[in-house]
Amino acid sequence: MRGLEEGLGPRPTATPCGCAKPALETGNLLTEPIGYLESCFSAKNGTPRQPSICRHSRACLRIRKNIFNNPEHSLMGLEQFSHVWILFVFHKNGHLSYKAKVQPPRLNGAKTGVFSTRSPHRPNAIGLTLAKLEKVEGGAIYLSGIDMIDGTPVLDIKPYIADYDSPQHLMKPLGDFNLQNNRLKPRTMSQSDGKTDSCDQRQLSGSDGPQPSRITNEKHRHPEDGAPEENVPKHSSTTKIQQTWTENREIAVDFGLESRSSEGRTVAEQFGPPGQEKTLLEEGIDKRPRSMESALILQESSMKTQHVTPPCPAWVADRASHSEVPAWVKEAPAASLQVRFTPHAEMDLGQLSLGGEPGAGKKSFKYFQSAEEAKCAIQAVLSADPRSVYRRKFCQDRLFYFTVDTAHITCWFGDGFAEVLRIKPASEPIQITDPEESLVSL
Ligand SMILES: C[S@@+](CC[C@H](N)C(=O)[O-])C[C@H]1O[C@@H](n2cnc3c(N)ncnc32)[C@H](O)[C@@H]1O
Repeated sequence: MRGLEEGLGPRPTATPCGCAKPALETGNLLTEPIGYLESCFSAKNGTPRQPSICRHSRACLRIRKNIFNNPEHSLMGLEQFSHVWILFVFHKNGHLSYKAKVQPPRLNGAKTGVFSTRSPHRPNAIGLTLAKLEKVEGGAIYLSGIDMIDGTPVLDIKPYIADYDSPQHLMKPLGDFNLQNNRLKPRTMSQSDGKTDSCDQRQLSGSDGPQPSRITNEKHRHPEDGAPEENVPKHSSTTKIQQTWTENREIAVDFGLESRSSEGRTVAEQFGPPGQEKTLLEEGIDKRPRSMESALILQESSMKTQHVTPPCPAWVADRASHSEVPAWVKEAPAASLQVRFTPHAEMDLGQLSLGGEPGAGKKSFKYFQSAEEAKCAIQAVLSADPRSVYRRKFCQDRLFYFTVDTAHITCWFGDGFAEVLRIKPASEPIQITDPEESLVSL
């Protein structure tokens, strides 16, 4: 992507023997968008942070003719799938910048590694969205439940196949695994300070993180939209990834792990070779049959301390998808907001859906099918609190603007709620390109 920004194509890379490796071999891929998304969101401001937030958010993607002479051929059979993965470029990131740690909104200012988030600011500015496939028509697909803005360059479409794309085995923590000596450790105390480790400290970078404490059955949430961190602290705090060495290697193969190696060992082996499981069983630590999972916690810590499992769960099982996520993803402090509309806003919406003033003959919505749908979408966007952490903290008394479909919305945020004040045709107000410009003092 950097090559693209700088206008340099992928270059052959010299190998030790002096010969040039082709671009694909080195991972230098010159991408060409298969199409540019037409989306109901015209700017980043107010665009949902994840596709699941707003099911009425709609988009259309037309496959470009310079990719395939007959774009419709490339979409043949796709209509049989209900959902598709969309790979795209965060083309409105501004200049390409990324940091190792970011501050996702759900962490309210705390930091975590960029690869544990869905931040748009990453080394290769590539986004991944699971969207509902509404229909395929000729060389175009129609989507809903999207989180991409209008004009987004799309790199690829892949069908969503639950059997491949959703983990089938519930990952259960059995105990801590100390990578230094390959042994299970009892869940008691941190050897570094002799105190019981708390789950929040274990989870978050820095000590200013929130205090996740309970497991909820809330709708799945995402570590979304992390802004790059300001300062990179020298010591990274502990991050543990709970993974399981499941019944056999097939799963690792399914996930493409078997063939990748690191320092002579495949990733699958690093997760825990079967021999290791046997050792654990022999030690009587896990009495379960060999076919059941044993757990491995991968530790990342620049401090030479041993970390242990906290008394409260720092990961939570997502029962629907049989996977686990850190607690902060589900229980982060950003609560969902109540959304209300002033009578004036309700009236605006009614008028907009009719195409403006009676007799004005203006076009109403392009993507929404009714005023009710538009209202649902506005509610969904606002209840997830689309403000950045900075705005939430320091610009509470400001109006917030965003555009969805043909509606330009003006609202404000109070304690635990968002109120829609006005809804006007998007063509009327001044077009806001810089999100900061959308902040106006009340
Ligand atoms: C947090 S990202 C998540 C995107 C995707 N679901 C993922 O996980 O990679 C979604 C946010 O990216 C921003 N965004 C969407 N399309 C964009 C684009 N083309 N360029 C830059 N930012 C974009 C919007 O602010 C949106 O709220």
